[in-house]
Amino acid sequence: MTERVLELRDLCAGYGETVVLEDVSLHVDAGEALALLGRNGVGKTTLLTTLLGLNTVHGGSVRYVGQDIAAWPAHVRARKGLGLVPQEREIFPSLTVQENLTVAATAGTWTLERVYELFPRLAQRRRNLGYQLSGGEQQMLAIGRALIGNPRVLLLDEPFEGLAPVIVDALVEAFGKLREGGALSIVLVEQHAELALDLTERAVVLDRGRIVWQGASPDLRGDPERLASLIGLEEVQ
Ligand SMILES: Nc1ncnc2c1ncn2[C@@H]1O[C@H](COP(=O)(O)OP(=O)(O)OP(=O)(O)O)[C@@H](O)[C@H]1O
Repeated sequence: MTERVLELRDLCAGYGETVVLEDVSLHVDAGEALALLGRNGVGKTTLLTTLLGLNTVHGGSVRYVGQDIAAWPAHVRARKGLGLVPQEREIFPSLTVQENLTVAATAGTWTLERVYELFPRLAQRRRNLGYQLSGGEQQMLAIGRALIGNPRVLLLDEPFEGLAPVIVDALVEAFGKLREGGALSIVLVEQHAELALDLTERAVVLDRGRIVWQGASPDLRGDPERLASLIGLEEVQ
């Protein structure tokens, strides 16, 4: 039977008294990739940071590998396998590529060598400081840093944003390799809806903090009108 890695039931959450997410129910299975779509400001990042324990939960539950994690602080969630690649990348500018990776390393199948194998560009730039990297290299480093923490679930917040097409292609290739083992689950927040749908099995669309569509990614990919009405024409690539 497929293992349910994440399960959200009727989750209401936000910032202090401000409620952003309302009655969000979704799940992610082992090895599955889920696209989290929606217009700007609908609560996608808030959903990821709520999974990491950084926001106020007003109701509902989050289960991770079968356990209710409400009482788990953020560092425990990270240690237990919830790995975020933040939208701002947040790499250490004054540390080298290699230092950025080693500070995040934990025992597991993801090692420095494996990260360098996934992103040969990082191996070439291992002695460069964080601030010396291009946007694409920074994104590779942000992903590598999350992977070397050996996550069970990788939460990617708009990883392709602002990158040149050639870099997007390299990241898409890496995304495919990440999925080969079948062990890692992925939640992909992305403005490029069609690309996200191509890379995932299932999708959830949020609007003003609520789920307005949920189903198989190919179904939404094959229905441009529905996609446009859910996400907005300007975001459809
Ligand atoms: N730290 C915060 N304190 C209060 N409100 C916040 C905070 N961060 C975000 N919000 C609000 O929460 C709502 C959802 O924002 P969120 O960043 O989750 O949306 P998003 O779908 O990820 O958008 P984007 O695509 O622009 O990143 C917005 O109304 C935003 O203004």
